Order: sequence, then C-alpha cells, then structure tokens
Amino acid sequence: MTPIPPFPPTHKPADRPALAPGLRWDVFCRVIDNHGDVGVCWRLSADLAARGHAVRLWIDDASALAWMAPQGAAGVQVLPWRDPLADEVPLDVVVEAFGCDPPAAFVERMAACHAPPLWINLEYLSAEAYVERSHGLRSPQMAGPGRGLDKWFFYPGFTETTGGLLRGAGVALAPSPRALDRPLHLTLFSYDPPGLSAFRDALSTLPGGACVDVTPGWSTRVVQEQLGLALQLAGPTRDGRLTWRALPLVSQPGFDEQLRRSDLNLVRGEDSLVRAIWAGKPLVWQLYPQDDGAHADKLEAFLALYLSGAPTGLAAALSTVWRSWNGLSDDPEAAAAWADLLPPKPLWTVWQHWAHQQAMALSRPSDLVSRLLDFVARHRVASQTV
Ligand SMILES: Cc1cn([C@H]2C[C@H](O)[C@@H](COP(=O)(O)OP(=O)(O)O[C@H]3O[C@@H](C)[C@H](O)[C@@H](O)[C@H]3O)O2)c(=O)[nH]c1=O
Repeated sequence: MTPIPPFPPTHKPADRPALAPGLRWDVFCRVIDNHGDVGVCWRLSADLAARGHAVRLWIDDASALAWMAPQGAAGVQVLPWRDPLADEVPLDVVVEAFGCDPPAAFVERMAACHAPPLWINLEYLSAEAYVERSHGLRSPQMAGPGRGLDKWFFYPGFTETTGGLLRGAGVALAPSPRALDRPLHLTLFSYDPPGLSAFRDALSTLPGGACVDVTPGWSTRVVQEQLGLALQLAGPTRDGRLTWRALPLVSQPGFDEQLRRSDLNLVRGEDSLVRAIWAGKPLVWQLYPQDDGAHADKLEAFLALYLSGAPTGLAAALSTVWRSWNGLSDDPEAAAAWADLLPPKPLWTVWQHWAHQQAMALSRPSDLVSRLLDFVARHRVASQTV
C-alpha cells in the first residue's frame, strides 16, 4: 500500500494556492459509460470558468475531451484522476459528479482543512418527484475519510425548487418554427431503439423525403444491424426517398449546432436531452435502459412535465411514440402515431410550436450554474456567520 504523505493537521485558507478572481473549484469526474459524465462535467466546468471561476477538472479518462472540447477553456485545468491524491490542497468548492467518490486521501485533506471546502454531489437529471424532495439536502459524514464534513446534494431539474438545467453562456435560443419546403432533416443520437425500422417506414412515406444524420458509435451500429445500411463518412447512403449520412464526432458546440439545424432530433441520455430542448425543435428522447426498469418512471415523469398543457392530440401521439421508442410499449398504434406527427400532417406544426414554446418556457428561470453559485454563496455566508 502506498503510504499517504504526511500533511499538517489543519490548513488555513491562506494555505491554498491563489488563483483567478472568483471561486476555485475541484470537479471530480469518473467516466463510467458513454459520453454523458464527461459531457456534463465539461459543460459545468467551462460555464464556471466563463463566469470568472478557476476549475481543476479531475477526470479518470479525458480522451473524449479531444473531440468534445478541442478548444479547451481558459480557466479550466484538466488533470488526471490520481488515487491517492494527498499532495493537493483542496480548493473552495469540491463538486463530485454523480457520486463518483473523490480519492480518499483528498477527502481526508478536505476534512483536515481549517475551513473545509463546500462539498457538493451533483446528481443525475430527472423530472421525478424525489428530485424536488432531495435537492439541497445535507448528508453529514459520520465515518470514512470525510468524517465530520457535510456533503450537499444538488439535483438538476426542470422546476424552480431544483438545481435547474445546464445552459451555458453561448446558447442561442431556438428560432421560431418555419414551414418545411425541403426534405425533413433529422439527427439520430440513440442507443438501440426498438422499432427503428417502423420509424424508417413512416419516414419513407414523407412526400418530400428525409435526410437522417447519424451520430457515430451506437447509432451507426444500430442502423446497420436493424436496417442493414452500412454508413460511411465518405458519402451519403440512398435508401428510397431517404438519405442517411454518417456524422463524425464533433465538439459540443458543433453538436449543439447540429441539433439546432435539424427539424427533428432523436436524442439519448440527459445531456443531449437538454440540448435538444434548447434547440427548440421536435424531439424524441431515448433513456439509458436500466435493468430494474427505473427508466420507465423517469420517462413518465418527463412526459408529464414536458407535455403538461400540450394540445391533446399532440400529447397522445407523442406519448405513444416516446414509449415505443423506449421499448416500453408495443402499442400497435405507434406506427400510426408516427405518421400523424410527421409533415405534412397538421400535428407536425403543432409539435414544432410546442417544442419552441417549451424551449422558451424552460429557459426563463435561472440555469444550473447560476443556481449552483447562489447555493454556494448562501452556504459560505452561513458558514461564516456560525
Ligand atoms: C455524438 C456527440 C455527442 N456529444 C456530447 C453531447 C453530450 O455532452 C454527450 C452525450 O451525453 P448524453 O446525452 O448524456 O448521452 P450518453 O448516452 O452519452 O450518456 C449517458 O450515459 C448513460 C450511461 C448515463 O446513465 C446517462 O446518464 C447519460 O449520461 O456527448 C458531442 O459533444 N459531440 C458528438 O458528436
């Protein structure tokens, strides 16, 4: 076992390295699967830095940042996750993404600080009711390396009493919907949606045809497996009235722009759901499937929120399509619902307007980073007055 190097029992704030104005943050990220962990941690870090804060992003696998954030961000230092991490002085705020357990030696140093950093666990986004109940709760650490510290739960969410949604400074809100006088343009970023071939059938009947941009990895594989289309970056694949195009991996700003340019976005996971909302275009969401079926409740909660107040015909057709896209119903109506939702059917325009309206409504309250800064400010004031 590597011995933990000795360090003084207390560290006054003055012991911490002086950095840029604003607060100094340690963000910890473990890449478990796919791109969501790094995607969220990068957006958070870059947004904090854009507001004058200094961020050390500790990450166990930074490889995806080469394509996701090739531009980097002034104020964000990307550092390899090290365990033990006893030689670093914790900064003002420590964000642990998705309960990823920062190295024990680092947490021991946090606990040994004269004025310990504020320790925040950033959780997964959901519209379920437990989010409002759990947001902002304190978890006193009774044992382990952080004994004596408090860890605070910060839950992203869609309502005022949650942690809000990541937005970023450069988000251009959706333009108003336009009438379609060309092939429908789609982006496919998915896991393995059951019924992809039924969806292709619905697209194939569109009078103007459609062009589907397929993201690399899972989606390209699934198009090959379910539809027998081997997509190549070299050029588009014709398929009757449809055109399929393989996309390369692009930066987050490029990905966001891709969603804004599309007429219909089929997205997956939490981060691209939020970006598709901001794009203000019709969207279909595929959730990461959980073995215990927990994604079903998560989908229903989001449907209830997103479609609250929607015209009845739209709510019914969209719910049918979304459940079937997630393998949560084998509703024979799904094919008919798809057909009803696509142009030139009247519901298409209703859907466009609804997506635009929801982008505006959900962007009106403050965003996640603003709420996080407010949360931190309130706790720092409270801890100084104790
Ligand atoms: C395809 C593509 C994606 N991206 C980014 C956008 C997002 O930040 C990120 C994708 O993240 P998500 O949309 O969350 O989907 P994901 O499927 O990659 O991640 C998911 O993995 C599951 C295991 C987790 O449980 C989910 O919570 C979720 O995080 O990749 C690009 O920047 N460029 C690209 O070309």
